[in-house]
Amino acid sequence: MGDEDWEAEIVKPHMSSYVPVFEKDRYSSGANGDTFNRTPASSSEMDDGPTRRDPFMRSGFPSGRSLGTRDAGESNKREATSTMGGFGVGKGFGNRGFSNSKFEEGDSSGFWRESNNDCEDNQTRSRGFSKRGGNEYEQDEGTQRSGGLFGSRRPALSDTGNGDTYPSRGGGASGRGGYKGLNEEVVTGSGKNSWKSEAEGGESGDTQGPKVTYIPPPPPEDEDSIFAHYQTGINFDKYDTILVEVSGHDAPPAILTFEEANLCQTLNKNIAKAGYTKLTPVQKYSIPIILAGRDLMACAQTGSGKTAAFLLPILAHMMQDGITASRFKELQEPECIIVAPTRELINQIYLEARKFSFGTCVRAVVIYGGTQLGHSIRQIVQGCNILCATPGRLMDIISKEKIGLRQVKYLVLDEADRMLDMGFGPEMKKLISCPGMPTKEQRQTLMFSATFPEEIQRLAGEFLKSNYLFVAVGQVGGACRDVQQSVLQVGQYSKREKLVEILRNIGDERTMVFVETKKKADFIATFLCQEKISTTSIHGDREQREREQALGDFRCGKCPVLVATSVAARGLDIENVQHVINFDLPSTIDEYVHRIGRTGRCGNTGRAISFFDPESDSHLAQPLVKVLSDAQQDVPAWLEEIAFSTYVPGFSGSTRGNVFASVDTRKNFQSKNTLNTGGFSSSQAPNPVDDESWD
Ligand SMILES: Nc1ncnc2c1ncn2[C@@H]1O[C@H](COP(=O)(O)OP(=O)(O)OP(=O)(O)O)[C@@H](O)[C@H]1O
Repeated sequence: MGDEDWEAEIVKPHMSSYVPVFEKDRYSSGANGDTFNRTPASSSEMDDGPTRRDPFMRSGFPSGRSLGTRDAGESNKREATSTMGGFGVGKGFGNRGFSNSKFEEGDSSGFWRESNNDCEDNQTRSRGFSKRGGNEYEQDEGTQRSGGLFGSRRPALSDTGNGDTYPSRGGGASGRGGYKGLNEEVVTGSGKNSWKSEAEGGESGDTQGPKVTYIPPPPPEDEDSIFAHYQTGINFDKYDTILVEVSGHDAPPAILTFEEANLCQTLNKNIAKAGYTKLTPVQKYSIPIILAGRDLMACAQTGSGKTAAFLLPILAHMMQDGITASRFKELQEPECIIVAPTRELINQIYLEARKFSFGTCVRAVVIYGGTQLGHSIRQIVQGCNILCATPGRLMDIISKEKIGLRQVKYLVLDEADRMLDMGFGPEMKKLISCPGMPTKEQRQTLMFSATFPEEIQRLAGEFLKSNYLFVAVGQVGGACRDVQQSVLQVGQYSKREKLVEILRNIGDERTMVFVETKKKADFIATFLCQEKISTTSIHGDREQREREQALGDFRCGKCPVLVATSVAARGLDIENVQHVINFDLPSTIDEYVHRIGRTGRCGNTGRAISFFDPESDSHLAQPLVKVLSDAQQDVPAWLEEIAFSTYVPGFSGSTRGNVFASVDTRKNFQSKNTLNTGGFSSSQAPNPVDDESWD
């Protein structure tokens, strides 16, 4: 379960059966601008909380208190988003089986199929659930409004009219549950609420809904800031011992040094200024592959330099091709499009692109939801060679004809498994089917992630040329070994106490605390503030300004604790995050791998502590044991016991077989070209039955 939604917990078969009860009025947010950095005013406010049946809320939630500074206009929106009375229905959940959802150019089956159960109205139609616990991402963008209609393996959650509905954030007049991307605007004037996307005019002067007015501050322009970086850690050199396998035909040999890449002088200077002296394994293999013009699917552990692995060769090509300097034009035609699932991540990628293209005529631009559309357009029209975008905003901009696709030579999907799953898959499919977009034969398509489930690889094949190469660095889908993992058995009712105990021991070291829902993120952050632990939070219900502020406060150490939902699980590269705490475990092991990968980056060490509640997490026991043992971590005896006593359909329980889906799925069908010995053997080919059990 990725999101946010308490009702999802109710239907999750392996979750405890308690049903938290929220009272609608108690959740309407005030606009008083309280921030996490102050202790909530009085205990009487805390008493005004939800009922006692919610273990997390027993001490009360500061009702009516907003958790970040915002103005009155924003509070209206928040008010709408917070009136979550009742539980249970109204959302279209994703069908987790992909076998029938194959992408085919021009084929409208699969992702596009609508399920009667799941899309009875506009609101339910506006979303599709990720099967990988990443619903936060979907919320991050308005991507679901136009697709993502899937049948569900779960009990039907769409509105059944039984009154047990989940009012959407706009307080859907129909009482139906809905789901709204943040750049979909709530239209309330007509008596019938509906979601309004930016593409549909929500931001472009339509007076019906509140406008998104946020303009992110420009990043610092001085060279020192552009090239600011943190040090590689003591284990950076250990990367050399990681086994790498490349599969596919005629792979170019790996390079061992930056010099071998033969990059132009400016790029080399930028690499040096960024503090890079040595290639990471994924860079050694990916750079020559991309330079050779090949399509690539690369899977390498978190924090091991995948961003530079695609940016550097793309920039090198652009420089070689003698790209013409970008200039003002109403319609820009970028040579490269990079997409990523969250706003913060795409912004980070943009900053990397800006760093490496420093001093060249290549202009990178970033656009993402939750910001003023006009601002995005203004950035683009000034010139755009590399467009970094979240999917919803990208499609909006394309529909506004500010971006033409004819010149696209490079299409990069970062966190590609996330970009292709049910949350974003439809949008990506749309993107490659857009008029003008070069076919896969004419463009170079690159996909990167730390996890790559088999069914997603199959979909990815539709985006890539058939002779694409697959690079697997280390135990694919495995956790970074520089993260010391521990799992504690903690029941729901003891989690808060345990969290405070751990955080007090940790002191001021930067810590990310992951929880499962947005509400809980707010609650836990407020609770920690009450405990005088300086905390901020990031999740999909916060305004973009608040999200960026939170991240900024966390980065600079003002708030050493960041409570986050899955929206922060992937890609974020924050210096000095020494601890990750899974207050709630995610629903999938892939998500776990990404979350704990926020620490232990680039050869630095980190710690991850996970609270395992046997009531709700037993489905994760087996894959967790596998991840822990593969990363040579201690596996608690109690966890092993649960793992082997828990029946998970299709999961063999063996730690020898490959439970990671992320080997090249073509392996059984074609010869492989292993550039480094000790890679995966064919006996480790994925077992599709096993894979199913991962969700
Ligand atoms: N060759 C290198 N030398 C030194 N630092 C590097 C090198 N390559 C990357 N880095 C740094 O390592 C950090 C992690 O890189 P990056 O964010 O690209 O990892 P990633 O593999 O994409 O992680 P994730 O899977 O979490 O998205 C960044 O701060 C980046 O600047």
